[in-house]
Amino acid sequence: MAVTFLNRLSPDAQSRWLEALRAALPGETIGVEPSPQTEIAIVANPGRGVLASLPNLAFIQSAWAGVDSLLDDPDLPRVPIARLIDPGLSAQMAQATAAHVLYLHRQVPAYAAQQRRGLWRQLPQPSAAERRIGFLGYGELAGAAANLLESIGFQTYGWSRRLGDLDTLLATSDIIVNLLPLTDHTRGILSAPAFARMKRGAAIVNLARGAHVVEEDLIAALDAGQLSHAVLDVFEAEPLERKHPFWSHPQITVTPHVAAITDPVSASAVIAANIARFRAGQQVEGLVNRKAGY
Ligand SMILES: NC(=O)C1=CN([C@@H]2O[C@H](COP(=O)(O)OP(=O)(O)OC[C@H]3O[C@@H](n4cnc5c(N)ncnc54)[C@H](OP(=O)(O)O)[C@@H]3O)[C@@H](O)[C@H]2O)C=CC1
Ligand SMILES: O=C(O)C(=O)CO
Repeated sequence: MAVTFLNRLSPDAQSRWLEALRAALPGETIGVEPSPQTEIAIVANPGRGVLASLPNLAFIQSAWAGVDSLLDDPDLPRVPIARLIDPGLSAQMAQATAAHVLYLHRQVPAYAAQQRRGLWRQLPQPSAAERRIGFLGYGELAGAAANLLESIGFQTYGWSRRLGDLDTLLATSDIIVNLLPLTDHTRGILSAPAFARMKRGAAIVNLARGAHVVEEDLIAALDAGQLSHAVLDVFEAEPLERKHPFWSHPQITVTPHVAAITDPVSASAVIAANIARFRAGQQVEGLVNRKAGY
């Protein structure tokens, strides 16, 4: 019985993944074509319906942390699914979050606007300890990001299904970082009612999924001054279309879904350990709760 890496990556990216997976799983036969021999599927955008065509499929391991598009497949077989929990990915997300929070905290967008006008003006600078960073979602990635921000001196506040209070987070945070999974409960959470509950002049950093944000509501909140800035790494439709208003909005910073990019080498080590757990009949790490949607 085989392991199959089902993906729609470029040939180069697929080769890098196969090399890393084969090095991490020397005892397994790993191919890329769906086959009746496939018992374990490692998936990176497998394409709808492909998993349903595998009669002996017993376990799906996602190469991504977010499984929203995988769970969207109406024919997804009812086998255990694990999402990726990779310390390398968490470290990258912590760095990206710190970069964006420091960019906002140190008022780089305001100084960039001043530079465009040739304006030399020093703005009052609050200390990190005076800034509260609120995390929507407080899982693997947000936890790592919050630890790094606390080490710099920021106050942090997390909201998850198990802890924190959304109203408190919205009303008291200066910068709100979204690291929720995209589910039926979280889709559109960053919309007009949430923006209205935020502190006037708060900023948002969306590093999770584009569909968490209601795009027109965001533009309206920025234009009205309710929000000061939005850093957006993810979009409802990716790549972001050339004519999209986000590209040219002066209070929006766009990055092309790069906050944390799965590294095939570190991910393969994690995936190999999970496959060993599955083969030993043990609970896999990152088991997806389909009902909760993540
Ligand atoms: N931009 C990028 O490059 C990348 C983006 N991502 C995105 O980051 C997301 C988060 O990843 P990760 O940290 O690993 O995920 P986790 O599953 O570890 O964390 C998710 C967190 O969200 C909370 N949550 C889920 N549903 C709700 C809800 N309805 N209400 C309140 N809280 C909720 C969970 O609560 P609880 O703790 O109570 O379960 C948990 O704290 C991914 O789903 C993906 O979309 C991931 C990688 C790269
Ligand atoms: O792992 C994920 O969910 C990603 O978004 C990778 O970029």
